[in-house]
Parts: sequence; C-alpha cells; structure tokens
Amino acid sequence: MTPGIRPLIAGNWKMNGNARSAHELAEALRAAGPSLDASLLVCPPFLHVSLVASALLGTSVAVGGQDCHAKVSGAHTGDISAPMLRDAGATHVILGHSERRADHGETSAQVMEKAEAALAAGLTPVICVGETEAQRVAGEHEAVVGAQLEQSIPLGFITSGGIVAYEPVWAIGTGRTPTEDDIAAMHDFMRRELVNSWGPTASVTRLLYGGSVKPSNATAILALSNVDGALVGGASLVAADFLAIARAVPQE
Ligand SMILES: O=C[C@H](O)COP(=O)(O)O
Repeated sequence: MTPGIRPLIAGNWKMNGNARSAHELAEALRAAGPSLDASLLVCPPFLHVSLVASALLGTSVAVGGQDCHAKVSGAHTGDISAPMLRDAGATHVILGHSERRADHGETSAQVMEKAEAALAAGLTPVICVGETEAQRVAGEHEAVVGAQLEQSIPLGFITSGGIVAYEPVWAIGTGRTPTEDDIAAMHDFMRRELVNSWGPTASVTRLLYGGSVKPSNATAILALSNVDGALVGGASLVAADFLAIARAVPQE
C-alpha cells in the first residue's frame, strides 16, 4: 500500500447475477462498510446499477458501471452514456477492462475518450491496463502497460482522483497470479511512469491490482508496495469473500 492512500476494494460483477442476487449482495455489504479500513466499490451489470445504488444509498459503499460510451447521447444502440450511469446512482466506471478490449476491440484511444466522458459526467474512471501472457513471456509487460497508460489516460484524470487497475490478462479468472515481486515491480513501474508524466499529484493516484484476488492471497498482495487496493472479479460475487478481502487490507 501507499502511505496516505485509503485502500479501495472494488468488485466487478461482470455479466453475472439477476435482480434478486444483486439486491442480496448489496444488502450483505450494507452493514459492513463502516467497520472496514478500506473503501468499497461494486460494479454490477448496467441493468442492476440503479437497484444496487438504491440498496446502498446512505452507506459508504460506492457503485460503478463496467463501461460507458464516449458520447453523451444519440444513436448508439445498446450503449450507455456516462451521464446515464451518474443518473442511475453510479459514482465510478470501469474502463478499458481487457474483456472489453478483447470482446469489443476497444483501443486505448477509445478508452481515453470514454474516460473524458466519464470525468465530464462527474464519474471517477477506473482505467484497466495489463499484458497478455505472451507479452509477459516476451518481457514486453512494462512496454505494453507503459503504452496503455500513456494512451488511455486523459488530461484531468489524475487531478480528479482517477484510479488505475493493473490486471495481467492471464491472471483474470484463472487462479494464477504473478509473483509478489512481479506485482510490486509493475506497481512501482506504474507509479514512476505516472509521476513522470503527470507530476507529484500522481504519487497519490490509487493503483489497484486485479487478477485472481481471493481471501487466501489478499493479505500478501495488499501489503505490497504501491498496491492501493484490488479489483476483484469472481470473489466479489460472494459477500463473505469480498469482505474477507477488504479485511485483509493492512492497518496503516
Ligand atoms: O475486473 C476484475 C478482474 O477481471 C479480475 O477477475 P478475477 O478476480 O475473477 O480474476
């Protein structure tokens, strides 16, 4: 963790659940928020953002979307804009997740446009970066992540409290994680890159790690240098596991 940064444990529910399970999960998190040393964020599917935001109203648990369109409105069938997310009760939005980059061919330039739209709507973007396994094996991970940071982060992101999540593609949903040394090295690298590009304000930008975070490995990962929280997929669908990860945040 980074001194002075309150850790964030974010749950990306991806395309899972239904209205009932989303409500039950939100209810299970309601009571726990105040007792934690970490901030909590949950990102349900679009369809459930509104109901989850209502269920968590008045709590310290924030709600986010999993993507947004770069435009405010218009003829974009199937898409959701940043102001719509805000209107539904969201305060955050995940952008550039590798599943969006792979499934929808999203580029870093598009992620930057979406991040600009999110900021304009008053949402905090959580921009995801990360290398594939082939890129890691080829020793290209820093070059790949450095380029994604450079090409995805817009002006105003750092000063508005934008969040970066490092998610090695090969660690997502696989049960595999990089070594603790490799996670720390990448987070140190990202911190250096951001401070070099954006100045000292970036020394307090939250850097999350994502990819097979579970209660059993959270303590070790969350204690690492420049790891300021986690972006959790599968384990965020089980309230007890998500809260166990939040309780693994080291005390300052
Ligand atoms: O956004 C979350 C990540 O893709 C991590 O997913 P996972 O915890 O299921 O590996």
